[in-house]
Amino acid sequence: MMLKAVILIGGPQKGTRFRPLSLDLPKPLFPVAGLPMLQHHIEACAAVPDIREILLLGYFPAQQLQQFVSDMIAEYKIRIRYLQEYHALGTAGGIYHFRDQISFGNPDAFFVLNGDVCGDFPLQQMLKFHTGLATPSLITIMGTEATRQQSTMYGCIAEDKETHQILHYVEKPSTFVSTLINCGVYICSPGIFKTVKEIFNSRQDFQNSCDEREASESIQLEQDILMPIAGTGQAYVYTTDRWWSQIKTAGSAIYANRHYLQLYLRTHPARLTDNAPGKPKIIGDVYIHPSATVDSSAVLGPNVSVGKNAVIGAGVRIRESIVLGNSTIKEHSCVLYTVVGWNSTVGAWSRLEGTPCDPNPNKPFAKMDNVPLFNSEGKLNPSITILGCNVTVPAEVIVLNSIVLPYKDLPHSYKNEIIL
Ligand SMILES: Nc1nc2c(ncn2[C@@H]2O[C@H](COP(=O)(O)OP(=O)(O)O[C@H]3O[C@H](CO)[C@@H](O)[C@H](O)[C@@H]3O)[C@@H](O)[C@H]2O)c(=O)[nH]1
Repeated sequence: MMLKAVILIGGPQKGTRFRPLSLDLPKPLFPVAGLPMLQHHIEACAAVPDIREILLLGYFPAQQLQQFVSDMIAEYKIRIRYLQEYHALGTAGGIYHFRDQISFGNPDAFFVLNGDVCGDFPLQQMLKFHTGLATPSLITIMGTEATRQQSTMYGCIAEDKETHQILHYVEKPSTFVSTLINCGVYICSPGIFKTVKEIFNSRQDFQNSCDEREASESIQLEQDILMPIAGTGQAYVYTTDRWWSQIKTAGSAIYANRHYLQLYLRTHPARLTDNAPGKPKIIGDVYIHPSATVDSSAVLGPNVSVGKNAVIGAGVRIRESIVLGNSTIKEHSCVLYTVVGWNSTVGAWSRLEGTPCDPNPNKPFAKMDNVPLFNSEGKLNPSITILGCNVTVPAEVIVLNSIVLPYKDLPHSYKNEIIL
């Protein structure tokens, strides 16, 4: 069998809720558990033996992904290419536009993964399900359970419980449809190109202006393909109960970081730091880049990632946080539920603290809420604390639930503020 994978990575206008972390590099390259987010997708795809090529589809300028793509080819020894859309073509428009590249070599099927989801993807099991169906599936969706209330923020699927055929699909319905939601991971049979082509052609009749042309070329996999295909016997759902989440807000990076670190226990234990004499104290799952310097009296964990060339001083305490490359945390500072941006410095005896945005542990199948930055009264909602890149925090201050934009020297303590 020959398979390919397509990863939808969007473009610069996407990922705005991820600011200020997406100001310096494309959101899909933001490091989670020590690796660019997208590398986790590539790693999952590269582990499926029949996947021969991975195509990244997006509208970021090509040079922003060049280095990453060559690093990934070197690491996973698999063909990987970035195909740039000249403007946002929608979640299926790129698949149509680059159909020749995707179909080249006649793959039997291809995976499609949203670049902004994370999880312990059961790709091989899903493939087995897809290929083992009695009647062929044009598209198989990975689905998972959500709470009744949160389900409407996702694509909702009504299935035939026996055959797993999709009877009905509604994208982000205004009222409740089903607690089975779309994970943004699909397996498509090559026949899907014909369906997308029909949509594309039907749109071409209506264009007058350039804007209309752009709009007519944009095709959404969810509304334009899944909704009409549901109920025709050509779409199926494969349900998983493994860890899965979106990564929309900066706060979700901390949550994803924790889960990917946990996954390393099973998949890549060598990536996790062990306790050893004369080394910093490690609690739970912690990733430290080999080039980082951590003082032996520091205490890290659980759920901490420390990037390239970071320097962590004596007596520092870090928990549930991501410390990015080239940053310095000076002696006896404390960092909790925080992302420290590249090249930032935190002075001695300071405290950075944020509020976690974890799913409600008392509700089965609850997902993380993608809380907006401001509430209805215009006040900042509690969030993780984020330092953009090149921020300097002086000694002996507290930064609580605040978001600091890049290149800022903080003069004093802050609480619940966006510091511009
Ligand atoms: N290449 C490309 N990628 C795109 C484009 N538009 C969006 N994407 C990428 O496609 C993915 C889906 O993005 P959205 O369009 O923002 O959809 P969503 O709100 O995340 O909802 C989708 O995903 C949910 C699961 O996370 C689903 O539940 C839902 O049904 C839907 O498929 C993201 O990874 C995004 O970067 C585009 O024009 N071009």
